[in-house]
Amino acid sequence: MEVLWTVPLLLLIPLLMWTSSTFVFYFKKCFYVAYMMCLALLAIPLCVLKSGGRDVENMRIIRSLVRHVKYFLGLRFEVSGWEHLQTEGPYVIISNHQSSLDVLGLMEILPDRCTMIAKKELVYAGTVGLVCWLGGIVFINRKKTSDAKSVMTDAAKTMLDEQIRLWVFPEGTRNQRGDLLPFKKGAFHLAVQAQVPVIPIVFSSYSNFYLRKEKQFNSGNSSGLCSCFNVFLCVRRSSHAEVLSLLRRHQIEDPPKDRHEGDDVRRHHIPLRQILQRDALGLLEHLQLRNPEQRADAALNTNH
Ligand SMILES: CCCCC/C=C\C/C=C\CCCCCCCC(=O)SCCNC(=O)CCNC(=O)[C@H](O)C(C)(C)COP(=O)(O)OP(=O)(O)OC[C@H]1O[C@@H](n2cnc3c(N)ncnc32)[C@H](O)[C@@H]1OP(=O)(O)O
Ligand SMILES: CCCCCCCC/C=C\CCCCCCCC(=O)OC[C@@H](O)COP(=O)(O)O
Repeated sequence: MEVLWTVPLLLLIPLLMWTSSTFVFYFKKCFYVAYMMCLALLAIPLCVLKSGGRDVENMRIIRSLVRHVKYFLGLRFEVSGWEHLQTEGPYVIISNHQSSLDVLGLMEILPDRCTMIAKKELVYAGTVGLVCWLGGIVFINRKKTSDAKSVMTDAAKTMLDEQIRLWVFPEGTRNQRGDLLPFKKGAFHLAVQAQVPVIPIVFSSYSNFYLRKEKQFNSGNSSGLCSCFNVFLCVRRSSHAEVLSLLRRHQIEDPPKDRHEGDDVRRHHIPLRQILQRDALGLLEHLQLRNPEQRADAALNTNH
């Protein structure tokens, strides 16, 4: 008897998927969250067995478990500039932040010994939160700048002591308007404090397949066949040269005797942030180009 009820219910799902884009949106979002939660459940014992607890090396396990999730959501990533991530030693990665789907692109290119800065609320996200903690994610309280600053200052020391790379979303929140919010300052303080390069990564806009407000998460074309949506990830040359030249200029302009501790940090994050914000915005616009050749040219031209 119960089986008789299950059959129409099971038929209802494909019917709704076929006819209602809002249903598709919620179905895919729920699937994504539930599946990530399950993957996290699998990852927890693996991380504990591998490292005995919280360790950036656990990100290798997390990365390998997450990489196939894109296939279920009909997403593919096209990456340009991989080579810029081959920079030795620690660095700060900055990237735009559109949605929790960014995690899929992030895991696609995540270099070894790289973890993230995230809002502290994420640690309470069940199994996903625990996995984030096991992966060494640095949690900050965005509502208390003084706390966030001291956590990030500690992170700068840890980066150097333990040769760790940190991925920061400098917009500080998700933004799907197709532009960039003004960058927060922490990532640039971090780079100058630790004296490490900043590597900018730009995700192309998701607006052709994912619109949160309009409840659109496309999954097929008009013929009903599954179509895939490409996200372009452009990794830019590191800004090490900028960090160094800013520091050198400062040393020339201000003889060491006039300098106070912390001056480098206070003054130099400002132009660095402005340069990178302008650069990333230009690249975001270029990535919207339809023709792959044009896009490659644009990436090369801005990769000076
Ligand atoms: C196997 C299955 C697995 C399943 C799970 C799958 C994956 C899990 C694994 C990984 C997933 C990871 C995903 C992570 C995504 C997380 C995304 C986020 O959470 S985004 C939100 C959090 N991020 C941020 O907020 C970005 C960082 N924020 C900052 O850097 C900010 O600057 C700040 C430190 C929070 C302060 O912000 P505020 O709003 O106060 O603004 P300002 O930037 O203007 O700063 C104010 C003031 O402070 C000075 N300042 C800032 N930082 C520093 C510093 N480090 N040192 C010294 N001073 C600092 C700044 O200069 C300003 O002062 P002034 O104006 O005088 O210059
Ligand atoms: C309690 C908050 C956490 C909610 C997360 C729910 C669980 C999600 C489950 C599966 C998704 C796996 C990837 C999780 C990483 C998502 C991180 C994220 O995107 O957080 C949002 C944060 O960048 C900015 O927050 P706001 O835009 O300021 O809001």
